[in-house]
Amino acid sequence: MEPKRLRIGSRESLLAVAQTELVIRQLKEHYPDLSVELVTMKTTGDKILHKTLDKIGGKGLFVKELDQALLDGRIDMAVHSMKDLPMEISPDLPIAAVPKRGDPRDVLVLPGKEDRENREQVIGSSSLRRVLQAKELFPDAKFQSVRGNIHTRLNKLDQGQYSALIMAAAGLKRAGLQDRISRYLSVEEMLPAAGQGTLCIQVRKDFDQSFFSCIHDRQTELVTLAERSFVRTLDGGCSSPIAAYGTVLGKGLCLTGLFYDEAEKIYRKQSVKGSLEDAKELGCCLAKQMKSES
Ligand SMILES: NCc1[nH]cc(CCC(=O)O)c1CC(=O)O
Repeated sequence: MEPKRLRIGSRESLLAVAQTELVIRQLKEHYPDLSVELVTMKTTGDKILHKTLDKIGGKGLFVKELDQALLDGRIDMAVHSMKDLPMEISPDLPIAAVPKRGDPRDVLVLPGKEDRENREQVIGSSSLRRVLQAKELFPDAKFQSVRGNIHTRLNKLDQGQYSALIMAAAGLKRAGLQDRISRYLSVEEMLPAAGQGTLCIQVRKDFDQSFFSCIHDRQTELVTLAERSFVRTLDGGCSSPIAAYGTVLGKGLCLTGLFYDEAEKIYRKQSVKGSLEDAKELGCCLAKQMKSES
């Protein structure tokens, strides 16, 4: 039976709400009579802003409060950035749908008013994955952590605390800030985080998931599965930089994985091709192969 009314949970940041509204618009195209209530909340990751994410530790910093709201029945579904979802997902809170992926790339954002003072280059990013790869692209730059939601980070940039930021293209575009993108970094230059640019819908296990088949994209689901199984197989904790990016070629899947070899102090990057239907095994095999060679 189709629900007539849905309570939809989201983080309260402007980006999260914009992403949730995108999903709501897609759902309403298929269910014009659907009525929705948006329920926003702060997550642990939104509350603790003075530490970098790897120092706060724990998994699912941006989803825990929404998980609880789902379990308590305060919301019927939650919209998340796939990138923020922990690798292990409770069978009680399955992913009901994965809409078609948006832009997976990272981008460089420069201050609104270019100041001409000849200062040293300080690039802001809290992601070791980004810093590690950006060091090769910008060998003379220094890197500094930056936390907070998109608008907070852009304010810090415009106030002169950084000479550039590295951010996700999808986030800027969905927040209506695509004008701020100064330069796209190709996926070859900067391998994205697993699931970057992809959203997902989480429900309680008693929810009829076929309700969401109208906004589900099977290819994105399989690519996500490959990327996340690569990360899960290698994962020694979220603080170590890992990246994975898959693309579909016909019935095939090309997956590139990257991880940081702590002992050698270098990162390793490798690609495999396989069948799209073997997405999960492909991610797992690539991870094992790279680990055994390191
Ligand atoms: N880490 C926070 C986060 N989680 C999802 C996005 C953007 C949207 C996406 O990548 O899917 C962002 C912002 C960013 O990394 O700049």
